[in-house]
Amino acid sequence: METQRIVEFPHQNLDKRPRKRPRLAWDVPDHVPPHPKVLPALYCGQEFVNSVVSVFSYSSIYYKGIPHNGSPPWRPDDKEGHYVFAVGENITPRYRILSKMGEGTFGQVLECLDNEKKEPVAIKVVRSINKYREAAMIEIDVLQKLARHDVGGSRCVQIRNWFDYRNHICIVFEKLGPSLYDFLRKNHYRSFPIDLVREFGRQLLESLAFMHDLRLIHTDLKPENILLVSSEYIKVPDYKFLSRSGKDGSYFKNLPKTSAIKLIDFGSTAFEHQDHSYVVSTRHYRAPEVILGLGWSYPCDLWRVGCILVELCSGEALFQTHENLEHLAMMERVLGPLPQHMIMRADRRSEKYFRKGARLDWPEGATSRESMRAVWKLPRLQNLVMQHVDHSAGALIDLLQGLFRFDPSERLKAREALRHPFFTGDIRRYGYPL
Ligand SMILES: Nc1ncnc2c1ncn2[C@@H]1O[C@H](COP(=O)(O)OP(=O)(O)OP(=O)(O)O)[C@@H](O)[C@H]1O
Repeated sequence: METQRIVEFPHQNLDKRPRKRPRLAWDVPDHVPPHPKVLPALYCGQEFVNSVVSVFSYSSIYYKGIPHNGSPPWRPDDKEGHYVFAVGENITPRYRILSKMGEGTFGQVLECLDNEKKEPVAIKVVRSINKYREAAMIEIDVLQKLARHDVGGSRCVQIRNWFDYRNHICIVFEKLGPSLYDFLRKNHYRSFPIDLVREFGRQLLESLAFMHDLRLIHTDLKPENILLVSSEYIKVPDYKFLSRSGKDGSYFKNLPKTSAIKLIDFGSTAFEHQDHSYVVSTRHYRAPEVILGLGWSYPCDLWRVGCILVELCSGEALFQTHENLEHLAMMERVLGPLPQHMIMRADRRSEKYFRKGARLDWPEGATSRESMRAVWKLPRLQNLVMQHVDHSAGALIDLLQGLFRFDPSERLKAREALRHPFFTGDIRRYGYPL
């Protein structure tokens, strides 16, 4: 594998994932259009620019230049409660804003320079809306617990500090690199090599085992929430693509220079003792017990690991759907029929997905031919893996079958998965390579 050049993965102006959805546990009604990107030396926040009051009140401040040591004068948040800022301003005298790195349901993540420690940090500036402020306090609680136990600091993003600034909870993190999703997108949704997938999977499961030992359930694992520690990447020829005609630049793909990853986004993390009846997590990765209202616990994180591994190997999210019945039909198509005992226990809201309480109402209940096609075109798990993976396919299929057990009590636990031959290299019983 030739190394062409080493470059820094750009953080700025990353376009939003088209299929990134708000988290249903916290948020549905008020998550509206994407926010404007940072304009160099301009305000971030259309509201501010559009507001007559704002333009008159603040324009003079900026013509006089931005204060370097103090914070800028107070100005209103945008209509969704996001903090309005300009690159180069300070958030408290300690942190200077360098760029915007990302945005989520909870707020914006800004790259800042810590003037005290002289190091770059990532600050999550949470929306000034009560439910997000409250969720942020829970996230801080979780982050502090993780930091106390993660001695090497290698599994989860490290919290450095937090404070309340102009009604925005600000959480200061170590600065990490791009997400695995950023990489997939940059590579036009081409897969990662299987050995890298194995390495990511191992670290992911180690981080999960660590969280589960602390009685914490992440609930929102997805490629966007798995960040590479380093931004460096290499460009390599994509031999699979060389044989086909590709667009400019598609003969090469980017691979991270180093494989270390960490988990982020503990805003939906649940403690074991909490009520687990509500709907959690981003749709594509949601486990069947969550959809069926059967209650959920640690195994819902393992289902998500299965979805993530498939996505990393194939380049595309496995269950691309927006609707429960279609989602269940896709699961049956890829994995086989749902067990009767789970169907029988489905809650009142999910009864309508089944005919006489015995089998999925599919294809009869499909809302469109397009939806039926989306389900039909999905291959069985074995075929899907074999289409994308040239060696270790059998071991990976076996691992995925353990992670995709419909019944959460039968699903592999994080530590069990780590002992699987896909990770230990003992693949004799699968007779590989295929
Ligand atoms: N420590 C970090 N270093 C670098 N980038 C980061 C860091 N933390 C977050 N980001 C970037 O900011 C984005 C949003 O962060 P995060 O997922 O924590 O926000 P959120 O509002 O909770 O998102 P969601 O809508 O998924 O719940 C991430 O996808 C990532 O691109």
